[in-house]
Amino acid sequence: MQSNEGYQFDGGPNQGPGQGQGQGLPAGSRLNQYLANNSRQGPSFGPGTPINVNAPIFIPKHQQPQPPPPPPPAVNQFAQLAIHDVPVQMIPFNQINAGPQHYGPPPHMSHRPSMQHHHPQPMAPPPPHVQVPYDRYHQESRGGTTYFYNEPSDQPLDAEHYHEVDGNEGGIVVNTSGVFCYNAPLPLAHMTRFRGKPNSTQQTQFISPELRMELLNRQLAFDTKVDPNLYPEIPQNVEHFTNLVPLENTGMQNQSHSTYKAISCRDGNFYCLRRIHGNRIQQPGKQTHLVEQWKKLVHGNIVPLREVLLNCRAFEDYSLIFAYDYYPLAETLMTKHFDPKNVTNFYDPANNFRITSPMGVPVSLGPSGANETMIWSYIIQIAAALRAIHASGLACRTLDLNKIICYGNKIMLSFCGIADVLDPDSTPIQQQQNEDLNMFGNIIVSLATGRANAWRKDLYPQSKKLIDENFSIDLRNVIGFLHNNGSRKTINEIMPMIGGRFFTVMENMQAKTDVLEGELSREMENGRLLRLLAKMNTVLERVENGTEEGWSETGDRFMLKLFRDYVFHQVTDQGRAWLDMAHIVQCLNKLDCGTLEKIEMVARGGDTQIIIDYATLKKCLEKSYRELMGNTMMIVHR
Ligand SMILES: Nc1ncnc2c1ncn2[C@@H]1O[C@H](COP(=O)(O)OP(=O)(O)OP(=O)(O)O)[C@@H](O)[C@H]1O
Repeated sequence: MQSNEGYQFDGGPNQGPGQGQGQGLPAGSRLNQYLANNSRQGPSFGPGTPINVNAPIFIPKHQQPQPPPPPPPAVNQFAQLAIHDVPVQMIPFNQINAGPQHYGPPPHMSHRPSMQHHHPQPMAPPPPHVQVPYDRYHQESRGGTTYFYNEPSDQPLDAEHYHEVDGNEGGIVVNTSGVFCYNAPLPLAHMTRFRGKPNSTQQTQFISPELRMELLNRQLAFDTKVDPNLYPEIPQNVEHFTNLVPLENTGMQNQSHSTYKAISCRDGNFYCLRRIHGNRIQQPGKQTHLVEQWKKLVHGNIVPLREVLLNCRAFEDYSLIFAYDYYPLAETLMTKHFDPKNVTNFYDPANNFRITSPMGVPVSLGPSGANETMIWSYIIQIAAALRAIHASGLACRTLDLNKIICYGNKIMLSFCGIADVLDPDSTPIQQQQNEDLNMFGNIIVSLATGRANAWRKDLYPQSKKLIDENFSIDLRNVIGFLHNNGSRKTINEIMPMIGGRFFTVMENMQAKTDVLEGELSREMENGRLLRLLAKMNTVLERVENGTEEGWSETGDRFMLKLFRDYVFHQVTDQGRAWLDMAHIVQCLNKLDCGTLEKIEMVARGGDTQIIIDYATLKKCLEKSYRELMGNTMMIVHR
């Protein structure tokens, strides 16, 4: 082996008289006593303790006996994947009642992850050997080296410290006969494995299952494509938009409009295209003069308008096409509350393929409508959107249950600006804004009564009676104000009526932001470690690197190889694999940071022991990777 700066060679335990068991340990030290009476199971990271690294030896692929080919992957219909099948015990993400206190700093930001983050819940009888949690280790620093050890204890280990080692996480490949293809680890198996204990605030170090399901389903929604044979009427391209997928039933007789998901070749982003069939624009300047203003309007409760295509011939007519940002699996208020059977999002009868949002659980309203808290949350969000629109000198003009979409916890006004192009300058803006407020009142009446058309003149007295009986005076005042045509009114006037409820909604949103930030930082950490793992595996055990034979077995790579065993291939004194996710995460974190902490690594033959710090190991990795890159073509994916 080549000598390298920063490596210390340790002659091993029992180095001469007075030295105790470990290097430089005073005779009276607790660690020394422990090493002398070592009778515990499990690993030790200090000197003097034989680290029984007994990993299988790597044999280059070309020298290995060829294993039998793997069994063919499970091929299922997409529907069988049951991706929309949220287990009943899962709480929808929007109902997680977790304040920020449950989502503190991610566990592996500190280098001592607490046990609660990596113990899968026991699902089977405990395995014969148990692992001692870090918290039970004593820690002693000697000459800059931190040793962890545990003193034998008579206390039985809690059941929660048993590990269920289930190596078979499973995976699934789904190839439907039509157009949808999905290849990923089976989400439910993954979730079962890492789900925390029920009724506990414990978190795993992975993304929460509910959020994972939601994001996964959204990803699937992004990835859907249609089979051109099944939808011949859908063009392949509409100017720079391609991959059109209908978001509602198409192909009906006398349809005046339709909606599609599409991807833009210009920027690679997804868009929601609203097509107005057979609408030739005769006076472009006059009809589209408000489009630029709509494009500039940025608000969290308004779906942004990005582009308008005039007289588009892709559908073999003169279509008017509005491109909005696309929100996967968004559903309208109408679908969510009044037509829950119709929660299609994506459904392809040819393949029995269906994706729905697990968070967008349909809430069908009872005879007395939605509960008041939900209605106030909607009022606040719609009022916020209208406030921004009216302040820009515009009017929404299409405020109804079909044009408000729910996306996660928030609602957004969709398809804004279309009326201004179809019917420009029909009435003064003040009147249009007043009409917005009227329509806003209608929506509240529909939600409060549980009937989509309850605001109609003939049904209104009955609806009013129901609202008077079931809702607060504040809500009745808001409806009365919005429906009052006698006076000039502005959206700002409902602010005092909303009052303190505003803070409740704001606090809920803040709490959700905190949850998402917690998840994001966790994922960020995972991404960092993934890059590290990618580098390590690129460098390690290479058969060749240019002309340098034996490159992977010498110098820095040798150190990294020992480190790999130290991280991943620990075994107990009985030679059984010792699996501890926290140990792995902790070691990788320290490597990434390049800490000065030292570890002792032992070669597989047991003849070489090396004490090395993480900073040196990090340099080894960086240097080896750079060397490799110097000889390699790199393909960088975004
Ligand atoms: N920005 C968006 N991103 C993703 N999906 C959207 C967006 N805007 C609207 N949608 C979806 O497009 C579909 C519109 O179809 P839907 O038939 O419900 O509305 P509509 O055509 O306005 O109704 P109607 O035909 O009764 O007037 C809905 O499923 C809605 O969730």
